[in-house]
Amino acid sequence: MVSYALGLDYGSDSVRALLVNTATGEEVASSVVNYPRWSQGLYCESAADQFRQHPLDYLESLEQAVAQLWRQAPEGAAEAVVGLSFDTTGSTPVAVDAQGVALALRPEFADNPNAMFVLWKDHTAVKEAAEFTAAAARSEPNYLKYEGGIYSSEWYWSKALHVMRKDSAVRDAVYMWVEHCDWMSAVLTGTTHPSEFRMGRCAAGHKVMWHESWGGYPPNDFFVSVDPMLDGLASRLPTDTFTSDQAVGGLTQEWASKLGLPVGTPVGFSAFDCHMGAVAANVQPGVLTKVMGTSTCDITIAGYEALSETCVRGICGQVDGSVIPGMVGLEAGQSAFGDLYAWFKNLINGPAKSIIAASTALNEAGRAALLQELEDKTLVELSRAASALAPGQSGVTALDWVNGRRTPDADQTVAGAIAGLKMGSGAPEVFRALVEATAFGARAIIERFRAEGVAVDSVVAIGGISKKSDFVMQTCADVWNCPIDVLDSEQSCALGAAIFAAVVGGAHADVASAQRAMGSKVCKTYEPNTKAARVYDQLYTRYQSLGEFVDGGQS
Ligand SMILES: Nc1ncnc2c1ncn2[C@@H]1O[C@H](COP(=O)(O)OP(=O)(O)O)[C@@H](O)[C@H]1O
Ligand SMILES: O=C(CO)[C@H](O)[C@H](O)COP(=O)(O)O
Repeated sequence: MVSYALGLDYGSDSVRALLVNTATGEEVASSVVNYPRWSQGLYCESAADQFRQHPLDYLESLEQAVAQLWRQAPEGAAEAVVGLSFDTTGSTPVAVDAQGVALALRPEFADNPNAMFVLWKDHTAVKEAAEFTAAAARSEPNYLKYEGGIYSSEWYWSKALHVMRKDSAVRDAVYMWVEHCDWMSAVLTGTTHPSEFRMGRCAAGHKVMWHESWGGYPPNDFFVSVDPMLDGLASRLPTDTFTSDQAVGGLTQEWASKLGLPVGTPVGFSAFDCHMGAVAANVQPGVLTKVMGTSTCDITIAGYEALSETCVRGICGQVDGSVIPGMVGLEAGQSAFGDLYAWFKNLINGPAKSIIAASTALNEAGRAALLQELEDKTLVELSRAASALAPGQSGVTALDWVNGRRTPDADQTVAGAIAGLKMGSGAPEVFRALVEATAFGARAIIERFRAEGVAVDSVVAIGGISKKSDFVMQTCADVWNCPIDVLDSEQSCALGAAIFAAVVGGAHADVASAQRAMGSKVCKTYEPNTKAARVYDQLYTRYQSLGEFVDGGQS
């Protein structure tokens, strides 16, 4: 009898639902719903790096996405769903009260951004991150040794402390902080109450300083040494964590009826988007899986023996079972990838958009159509023009750090830069330099892995940009001097979640057999151009020099 697994992927802007045949991997239905409050820009202040998401955005869009799914799915599909699993962005934590209720769901906090999820790209907690890094460096053991040695403002404890320092009402009401991925599984299984709440391995290990060797989280003294405000918080978190091949529990009556699924449908422990995406991409030792979109998230895995005692410096951590149970998952990434292109698009289009919006030369429909064309076609046109230039022709060099640097060596205070501008440097020349900068930033990650003894022999790309831009992908192949396979699935992270859901629901005995049946195939390969690769070896040293100039030699 046919059975299905449901993968639910929470991205930065929207939730995607994907229904997958557990035997064949066929993606039988999918839907995407944007977060309504987030789409209106509510609760965010981009100039202050503040990005918050309301829990209702997640819950309402989930109901809508699943309802849309059933409109496309085969008759009776809902009854044939064996399990469901989530992946989400991260670190995206929220404050919950002693009853396990996310604070923004209480009327008195309904409009308070500090009571909402602090999205991964919120960089308000730079100061706090530095305090955790300093405290860990003073500790024995260094509690960041499995998280790259540097704590990031994108991560759980920095965000928790920052919000508690800023907002006494939240500080007084918070009982513990919960990652978005863990919250989703808990809500659907009715286990949000702290006495029942359980956490997945992925978020805990990569962002919350969980490690088996120190019995869970660092001791209370460590947190109090950073700020007495943290007293007792870590000890409220459950000590054990669970890999995503295990079930948190079954769907509650309430959520079964909201989602149109049978009561008790198994719900898996959740993980971050890129980790589940890597599973859909059949990640293996020596293969780096890159989710290339607004940002990048880079994932590989290693066996315990191969990694041995190595603690890879400056990455987002190495965690036993964060990707595949029984292997160590390693994570790195760039805080801005496509976002750098979007920044440039907005920069060059800004004045023209204001002029068009106020122009009387066109009627309202004409103005709207032209504005939409600018939005849709600018990156395509820039790519066309930039691809006609030869590597190194323009003399322009750029850095990709407009949103800070996630890895190697997290530092959200560093900034982007463009050097070598001349009167003849037009938009295509600058755009090409920006695309090269994102490829160079990615190369720095690959080189860090290799320098630390983690093999990167080939790259598999997933995410929007891997499908949207031949120009970006070819530039990356040339800069990295290695082939890049692009995965067929349009929804790799959701597919990864569905693979876990199939295991949790018993359709497959383990992740490896689910991957064999359901994993996505390669649809395209970009081969490096050796001549361009040689030029890029030289240009990469210019990128490094510019980086040293900007961040004082730490890169
Ligand atoms: N033609 C293009 N060339 C290069 N980048 C593009 C193009 N079109 C869109 N992008 C970039 O793709 C990014 C969105 O990627 P996507 O994977 O769809 O989203 P997300 O990362 O939110 O999942 C944006 O940052 C945008 O700048
Ligand atoms: O840091 C992460 C995982 O550790 C984020 O989840 C990820 O970068 C989200 O990015 P995007 O919106 O580009 O999918």
